[in-house]
Amino acid sequence: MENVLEVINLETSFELTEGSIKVLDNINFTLKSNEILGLIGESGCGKSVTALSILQILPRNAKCNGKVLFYNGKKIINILELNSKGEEIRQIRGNEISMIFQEPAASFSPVYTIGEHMVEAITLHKNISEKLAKEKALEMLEKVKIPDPKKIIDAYPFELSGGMLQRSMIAMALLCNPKILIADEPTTALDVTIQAQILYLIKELQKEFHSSIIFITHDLAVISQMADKIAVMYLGHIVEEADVFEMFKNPLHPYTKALLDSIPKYGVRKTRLETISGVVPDPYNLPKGCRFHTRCNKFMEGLCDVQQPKVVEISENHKVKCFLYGGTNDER
Ligand SMILES: Nc1ncnc2c1ncn2[C@@H]1O[C@H](COP(=O)(O)OP(=O)(O)OP(=O)(O)O)[C@@H](O)[C@H]1O
Repeated sequence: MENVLEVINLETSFELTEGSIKVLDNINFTLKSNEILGLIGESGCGKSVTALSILQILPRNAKCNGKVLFYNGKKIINILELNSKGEEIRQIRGNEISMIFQEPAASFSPVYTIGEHMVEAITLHKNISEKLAKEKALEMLEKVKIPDPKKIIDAYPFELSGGMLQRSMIAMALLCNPKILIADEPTTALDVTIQAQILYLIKELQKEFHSSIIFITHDLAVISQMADKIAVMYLGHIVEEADVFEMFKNPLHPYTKALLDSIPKYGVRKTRLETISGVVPDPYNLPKGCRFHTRCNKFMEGLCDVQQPKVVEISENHKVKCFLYGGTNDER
């Protein structure tokens, strides 16, 4: 499988009156065609900022370094080098790379109908008539299994339930048949039954449209059903990356193990689920050495609190950033 996206040494910081905070540090991963990459980690670890950095839709006080390479046929484009308001990035956003958000209501303006939003999304990128765009929009609403799409196309966002609005947003994101879809917690705001339907729909559509997906969630159960490959984030670092089966069968990083121990397992009766001790440190005051050492049950004094571990390649499909597996002598 060929690469569609390659993130190399991505660093994102925010300039604040108190100073600069680096919320992403040395982020590296690749996304291959037809692949679903799951980005997981607790709240605040940098999942959303990673997505926003890829599309360059960060607030003004943000600064990115590194490379985000988008493989567009024979052309390789470093998105970070494009003018964030220029024509080239606008042709990528919504057309080649689309995003769906946790709160669909925030993506729709209350004064336009679902159809008007969709027609605009198509005609912005494709040179087709409004009539044809409306036909495409209707077709897409059918594909996301919206009941009575002919009625919904003329409805206003506030007339739709959360699940229907999320389906409409997925339809809008897929209108231009993007190479990459970034889904940031797309089902968190929905109840469990609707959540399951939406996840199933995303997977079905991915097979039909051959899109690659970056799927962001803090929910391990969701990611186990969705992803081919998982990257675990902790405080702005990727601490472990592996194929989904490998990650669940053989988690290596103490943080990943702790995350997995905190979810119920089929057939295993436990009166209490494990929790991860301590709290996530303040990004303004990051711990020295490995960022997880303050909560780690395998903490090695004089090493983990002094040096940053390097990423160790355990096998072709498994990498971990932890001293338990080597990773010393990093000069940073
Ligand atoms: N505009 C901003 N200005 C300053 N700091 C920010 C800004 N946006 C995000 N951050 C900080 O960046 C860090 C990463 O945030 P991010 O939203 O990516 O986390 P997340 O893993 O997606 O969490 P969640 O699951 O809660 O959405 C956090 O410490 C957050 O406070």
